[in-house]
Amino acid sequence: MSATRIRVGGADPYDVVVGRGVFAELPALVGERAEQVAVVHPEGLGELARPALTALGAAGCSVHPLAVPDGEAAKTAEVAAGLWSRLGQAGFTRSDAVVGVGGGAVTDLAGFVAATWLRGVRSVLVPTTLLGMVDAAVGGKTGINTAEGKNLVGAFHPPSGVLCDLDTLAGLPAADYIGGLAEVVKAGFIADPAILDLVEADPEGAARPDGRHTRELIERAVFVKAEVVSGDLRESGRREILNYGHTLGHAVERAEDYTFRHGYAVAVGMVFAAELARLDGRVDAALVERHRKILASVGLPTAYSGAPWPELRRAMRVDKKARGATLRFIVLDALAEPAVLSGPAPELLDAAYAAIGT
Ligand SMILES: NC(=O)c1ccc[n+]([C@@H]2O[C@H](COP(=O)([O-])OP(=O)(O)OC[C@H]3O[C@@H](n4cnc5c(N)ncnc54)[C@H](O)[C@@H]3O)[C@@H](O)[C@H]2O)c1
Ligand SMILES: O=C(O)C(=O)C[C@@H](O)[C@H](O)[C@H](O)COP(=O)(O)O
Ligand SMILES: [Zn+2]
Repeated sequence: MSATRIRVGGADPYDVVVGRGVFAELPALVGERAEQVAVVHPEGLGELARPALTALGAAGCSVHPLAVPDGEAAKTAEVAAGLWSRLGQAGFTRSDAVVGVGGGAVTDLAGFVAATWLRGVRSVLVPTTLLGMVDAAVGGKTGINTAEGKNLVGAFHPPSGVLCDLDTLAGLPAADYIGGLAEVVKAGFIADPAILDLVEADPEGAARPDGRHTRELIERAVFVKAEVVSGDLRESGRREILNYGHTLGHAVERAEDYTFRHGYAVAVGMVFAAELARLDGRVDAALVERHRKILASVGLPTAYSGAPWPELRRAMRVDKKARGATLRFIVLDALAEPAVLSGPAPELLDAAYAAIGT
């Protein structure tokens, strides 16, 4: 089957290319101007970067493989500073480019370094996790974490292209694949219920990269993200819906010192948000149960009782959707009808948290 190209609009439009064996498309996404290309990848997973290095080398680029720590350990100021030094030593100019190959953590970092080097050079992202393909690499949010919370330093810097080669998913650990499904399911609840139908029809297949509906699930989720960010790159309105499940989710990640996978935290956060919507009289219990059933059917958590609730409440204050002391949550008014719940009463938050306790 040939590659699918999903257009992301806005001031600087670009394509998300989805297919199998599509690495030959990489040099065109990077562009002819780039003489030097930094290929940022997780250390210990150099094999993941090999097809990118080969394709760029064959196109005549001078390629610099740059290994960074794996996972969330990549998203630090120290790692970003190390990459700035490497680009400086190699004499990277504004016509050069950064390619990020790896999971969402590495593409967030690579995008951030591209956004900040010389105030912005081209980046092309090559996500190799499900989560990276359907979410992290698309939309131009780049960033790193600080001690105070998740993604607190960053920039909106859309890539010049995104290459999703579905063959790379074969070696992804099952738990990481399943983490990515949380963002796929999120896209289903906020915008495209056909995603939920596909998961419900074959949850076992949905949890595997070789499932019957894998490609359709990925393309549908990318399409949701592309459509949303095309009209609101800087999250001044509609883009906030992509944060469904993330207010509590990010607090859980931070409280667990980033040892809790992002997708798993978002799954818990979506059940919390669904309970909030029910307690606020917006949705019925059946829709909340649909969240639990779908998430559990693919192996995602639907309950949480790790960190103390006061600590999570404190951590939620740094959420980027907050306005002053007012917390704002993305909730549903109905299936695929997201809305903002602003400043919910403390008792409502307590009750929603009690409802997701184990
Ligand atoms: N920028 C955005 O819009 C956005 C959206 C969603 C999530 N995110 C961020 O993405 C991150 C989570 O991304 P993730 O779930 O991809 O986790 P991750 O980047 O930590 O990767 C998960 C693990 O899979 C490994 N891996 C990656 N590809 C592999 C492959 N093909 N085969 C074998 N192993 C492979 C990684 O090295 C890592 O150990 C979080 O930091 C989250 O905040 C960003
Ligand atoms: O692209 C967006 O916008 C999202 O909110 C997508 C989220 O899945 C993603 O985790 C994002 O990084 C969260 O951003 P943040 O602004 O809440 O840090
Ligand atoms: Zn997310």
